[in-house]
Amino acid sequence: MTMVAVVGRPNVGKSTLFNRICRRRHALVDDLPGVTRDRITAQVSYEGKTFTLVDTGGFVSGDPERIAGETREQVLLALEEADAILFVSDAKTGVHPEDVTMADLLRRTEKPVFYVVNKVDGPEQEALAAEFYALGVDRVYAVSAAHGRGIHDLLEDLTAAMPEDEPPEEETEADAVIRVAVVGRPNVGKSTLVNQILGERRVIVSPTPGTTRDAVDTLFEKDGRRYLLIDTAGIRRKGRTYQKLEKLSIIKALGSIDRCHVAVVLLDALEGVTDQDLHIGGYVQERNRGCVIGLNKWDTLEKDPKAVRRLLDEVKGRFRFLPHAPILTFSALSGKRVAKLLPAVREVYEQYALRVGTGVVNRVLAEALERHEPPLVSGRRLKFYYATQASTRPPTFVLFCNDPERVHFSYARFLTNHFRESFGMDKTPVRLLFRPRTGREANR
Ligand SMILES: Nc1nc2c(ncn2[C@@H]2O[C@H](COP(=O)(O)OP(=O)(O)OP(=O)(O)O)[C@@H](O)[C@H]2O)c(=O)[nH]1
Ligand SMILES: Nc1nc2c(ncn2[C@@H]2O[C@H](COP(=O)(O)OP(=O)(O)OP(=O)(O)O)[C@@H](O)[C@H]2O)c(=O)[nH]1
Repeated sequence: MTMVAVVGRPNVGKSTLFNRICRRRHALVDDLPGVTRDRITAQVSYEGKTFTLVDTGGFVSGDPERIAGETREQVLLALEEADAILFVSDAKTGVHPEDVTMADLLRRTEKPVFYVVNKVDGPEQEALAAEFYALGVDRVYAVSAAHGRGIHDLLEDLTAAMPEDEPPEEETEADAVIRVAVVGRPNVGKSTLVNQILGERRVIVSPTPGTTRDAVDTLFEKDGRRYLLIDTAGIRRKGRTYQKLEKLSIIKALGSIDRCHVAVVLLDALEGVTDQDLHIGGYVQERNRGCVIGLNKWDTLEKDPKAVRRLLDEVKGRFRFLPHAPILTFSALSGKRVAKLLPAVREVYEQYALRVGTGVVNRVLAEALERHEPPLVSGRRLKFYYATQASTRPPTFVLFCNDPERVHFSYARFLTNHFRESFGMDKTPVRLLFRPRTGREANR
């Protein structure tokens, strides 16, 4: 998935622009329940192109002493991780010395950079935007994030060079390998866990071809199953300064999540659930990846049953948008119960990659319809004709019906739950797509 980062000085309107661009998407995708309003990433679809937009608004602390350094870190990270960059400036303040510094940094990249001058709310401000050509750039996009001015042109050019959305990947022999990513905030224990998992095991470390970043994945075998631990170099590499900017660390997680089958979202038992953890979990959900929630540093809590209960309730409650994710507790440091992790990952993967024959799918659909008749919608009975599993990873079912637009959320949820239960898919995300009946299906 193409990743586009929005960067710029504080207060130029990055978050406003992010929200403006995402708004187009709301007709397509539901917002995630349980995730805080201030999202950091969003999937955006624009004329057949889908990309992930990353907001870096609010990343920089606002402490005048540190603004310059932190903004620089933000830009460097975006350059490292993103595929394209929206560099936002503020027409009202004019060209700021820091804009010049950042433009110098951005000029060194091969990646596409779009220079956006925000707060051009009307034609009177166009002249203000023109000043930004002084940065030595070919094209300046004058926009008003608050009012929507100029956004269309920007998106047009941004998506022009992007590849068309790919059809779902084919399953190949290589799929015998389970791709696992360990993700989480700084300091939750990712490195400790990865080292614990790999231990003395003989590992084959190979740079991954075709990735722009210096991704190193580790391939190993356990109980006759092969696993690929994604981005282990990133996990093991320590002391990067941007890790001090906790919010930025989420960007590191996105690429790994994109490349995995099952994401282990690691939490720190001592600190409980933070918004950052939810952002990471939200992205795993949005990308339809398998998920295991790992409550690490369990040793710090173990002797306090009340705290244990409270924490487990909190995790279940706040991660309720990932109801299928098993929750494991362990101590990466001592290794206690870490041995349960890979079997859990494997079980999630097996469900994630499960395929069900069309006969069975239709029998289960008929059963569901019988148990709970589809509701009348505006006097018309919703009718389902036929269903089939279109793909795996995650299991995706297509249901042909007379009026897909009118399948109510609660009925879709009932069907999803029924499918989950009937097919033994309680630990994987499952997708149901509703389609109008076409000639071919009608003949069956
Ligand atoms: N007039 C005008 N104001 C805008 C526009 N876009 C954003 N603003 C205002 O600019 C201020 C900063 O907007 P944000 O979106 O929070 O800026 P940001 O770059 O994310 O800021 P940080 O969180 O500090 O990084 C807010 O008061 C917005 O209402 C615009 O198009 N026109
Ligand atoms: N008590 C306790 N401490 C742990 C456990 N796992 C990790 N730690 C400690 O937590 C700190 C952070 O662990 P790391 O493995 O470096 O965390 P990380 O997530 O890789 O951190 P970043 O590299 O900053 O992203 C270290 O001091 C670890 O010793 C655990 O199970 N129990």
